[in-house]
Amino acid sequence: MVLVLHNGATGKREEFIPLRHDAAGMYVCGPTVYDFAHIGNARPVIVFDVLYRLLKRRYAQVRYVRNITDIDDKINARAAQSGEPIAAITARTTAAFHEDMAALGSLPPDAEPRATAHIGNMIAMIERLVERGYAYVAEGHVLFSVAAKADYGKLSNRSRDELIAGARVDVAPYKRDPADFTLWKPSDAETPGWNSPWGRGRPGWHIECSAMSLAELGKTFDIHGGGRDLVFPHHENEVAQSEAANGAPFVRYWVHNGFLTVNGEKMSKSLGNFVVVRDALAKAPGEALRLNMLSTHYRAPIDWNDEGIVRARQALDRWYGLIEKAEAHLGRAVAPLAEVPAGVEAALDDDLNTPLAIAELHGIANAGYQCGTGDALVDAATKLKAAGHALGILFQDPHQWFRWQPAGAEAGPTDDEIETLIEARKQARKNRDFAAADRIRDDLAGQGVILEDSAAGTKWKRT
Ligand SMILES: Nc1ncnc2c1ncn2[C@@H]1O[C@H](COP(=O)(O)OP(=O)(O)OP(=O)(O)O)[C@@H](O)[C@H]1O
Ligand SMILES: [Zn+2]
Repeated sequence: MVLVLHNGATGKREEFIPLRHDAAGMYVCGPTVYDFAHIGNARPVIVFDVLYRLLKRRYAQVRYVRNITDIDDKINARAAQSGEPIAAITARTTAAFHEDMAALGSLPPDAEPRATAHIGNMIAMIERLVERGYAYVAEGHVLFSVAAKADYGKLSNRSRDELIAGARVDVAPYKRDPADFTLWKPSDAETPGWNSPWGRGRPGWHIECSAMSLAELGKTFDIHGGGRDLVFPHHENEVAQSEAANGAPFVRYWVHNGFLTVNGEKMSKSLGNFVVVRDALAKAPGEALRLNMLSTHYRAPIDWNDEGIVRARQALDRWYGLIEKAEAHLGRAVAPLAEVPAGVEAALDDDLNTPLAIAELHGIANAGYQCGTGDALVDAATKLKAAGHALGILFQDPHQWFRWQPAGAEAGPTDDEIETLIEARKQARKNRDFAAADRIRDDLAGQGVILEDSAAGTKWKRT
């Protein structure tokens, strides 16, 4: 098994060879916490969760770090506008983010550093940059001097003109070069600030990830991920700062996910074309949203629409249906096969080819349905579960899957009420009162609950 990743540093597909043979480290840029995450923000979380699960299967030690940006002028602006204290906004938003990402089937990272907890590390790094001649102080600001770093621009492959245009620079008079970027800026009395050698102020965004990745993973680490929008300027600036401050190569493999789009445009807060994960979860199960996300290769754009979600639900109905059948045959839950099927591993090794992995799952399920019943069916279900787990799906009890209801759905009978009615129907049949038994079944059907009798007993699902 050889994992091949498209490396943004070279623009080529390369075999993944970690720094240490038995360990892998990965840093992914996390959310700026001032509002609910939208589905576009969830894309990197889901994509890198699949990679994390793969790395954990291959290496004894895996360290996945995803930061929380809890210092940002967007957060300050939100606090000023709403009157809610900054710490309350960031704590509440972070908790919501955790809930939403868990509902999409993503594992928590091994470390989740918050920017506010690393100010000392950021100041120390900026001091090193000033000492080494890569940064200068001007009017209470500290700026990175791109002229001091000959290979600046190497990650995004931009020419100097593009760098300047792309930096969307507010051409501040204190900048020596319009492409220089902020490491530290002064704070006024109303703005959060920390004492520093350059006065009370706050860090720029880029230095946060350089300082936190150094603290958590060291000077050089294996994988750095994030959305494609971060390549420039964020990641370009991270490389420049980290390599200049540490005197060592920064990242070995850069991995960037493509955009989630709506009618061809990037889903983003500024365009207002976003759907928050919360609202999407009220209308469709998290597992279906996740499968839909993985049905497109991570580097390609994915257009978010209802048809994709419907197709994902149909696939999951079919897969959970097979597991349910196998469980009826076994009389207990199906355990996943210990190994992920080779076809799925091979697909994921091919630069995380999740659409191909999903095709493998369909193949396993089709074979399972064809063999009908018996041990072959159970074998297919155990394989299907292991294959699903590699993608972060098929962890639920099938009955739970089939009973999912959208938020605010007609409040039909509760699970307990249904169980009680099924018991009453069983008694009626025992008493040979078939009319009463049928009436219970028909009443439940009228409320969207379907009963299925088998040798193992009566199962139910909501339609
Ligand atoms: N439409 C999208 N498709 C894929 N990834 C996205 C999309 N929008 C944001 N991301 C990613 O989400 C992660 C979180 O970024 P961040 O919290 O900065 O969001 P954002 O850039 O503020 O969102 P927005 O673009 O809506 O303002 C980053 O890795 C970013 O690349
Ligand atoms: Zn970052």
